Amino acid sequence: MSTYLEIFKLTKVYSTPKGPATIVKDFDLRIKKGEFISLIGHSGCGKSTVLSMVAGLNDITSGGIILAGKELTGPGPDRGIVFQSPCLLPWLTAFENVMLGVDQVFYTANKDERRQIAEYYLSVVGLADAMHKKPAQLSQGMRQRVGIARAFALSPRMLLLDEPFGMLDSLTRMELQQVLIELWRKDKKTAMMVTHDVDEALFLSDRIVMMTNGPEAEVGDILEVTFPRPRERKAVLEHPDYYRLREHLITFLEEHAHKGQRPVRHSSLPVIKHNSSSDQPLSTGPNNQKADRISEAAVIKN
Ligand SMILES: Nc1ncnc2c1ncn2[C@@H]1O[C@H](COP(=O)(O)OP(=O)(O)OP(=O)(O)O)[C@@H](O)[C@H]1O
Repeated sequence: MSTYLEIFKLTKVYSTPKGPATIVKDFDLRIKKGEFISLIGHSGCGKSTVLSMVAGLNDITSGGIILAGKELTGPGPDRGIVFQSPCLLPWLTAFENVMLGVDQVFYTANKDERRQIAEYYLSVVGLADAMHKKPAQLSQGMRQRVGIARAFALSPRMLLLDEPFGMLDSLTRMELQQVLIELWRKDKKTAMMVTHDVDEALFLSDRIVMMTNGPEAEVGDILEVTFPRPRERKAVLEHPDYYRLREHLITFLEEHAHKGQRPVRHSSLPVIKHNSSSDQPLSTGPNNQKADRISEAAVIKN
């Protein structure tokens, strides 16, 4: 299949009080139409920086991004974004929040058609009975469902997700991963997701892009995830390749935890087993204590 999104030599230099900081340098990636890609890497390496440049919300210093043959120069409705928090207008209902975008994108459709689009996606994410409630009347997980419905309802070419489940408890997180994977399967959207969660990346992705640590972060490695689709969590966890792939990711992350940082007390590293399907999700971010234990024991930050 041909390339749908091409990121070439993408570089971002931020101005800081200490001078220019090159956070991402020469980041190259090609994504096929309908592919689900996750970006994983240590906190602060530049994952959100890359995603926000693809979203058109962050200026590119050099390099470029081409989506469906067109160079991206700013934000647009061809990219649907799901953030960690969905940023809903509090005085509007879930339905009205989704309709805001639908009215703009499908302005040629009649009102009834537009209403049907919003209702369809809100129902698919499990909010059929709650779509006329305001954000304050919804749980955090329900609000995130609205955010997912809104992104899909706009029928974007590409879906960009920045730690979409990072604020949720693990049960809600798993439920919403399931909602996302089902919607993605139905709509076949090309997707790029930033995550700290190794298990989430393995469950959802076709490929996992591992970023090196910044400054000057780039693509360090890419893991193909070939579990059959449609995916069901239990089958994925029991797949004979699951722990080999998980180990590959963790080894990359552990190796990069040491790079540019001062290793200490290697002899006191905790022994962490990855061979049980009852393991909690392992993440590289602040939401997972196990990952924190790895990085705390392995490195001290300069
Ligand atoms: N506007 C900005 N100005 C200066 N530095 C910035 C700016 N935005 C981000 N940075 C820096 O760029 C680096 C990468 O940030 P970014 O948020 O992209 O990382 P990340 O990998 O997504 O982190 P996390 O996983 O913790 O969300 C960090 O050191 C951050 O402090």
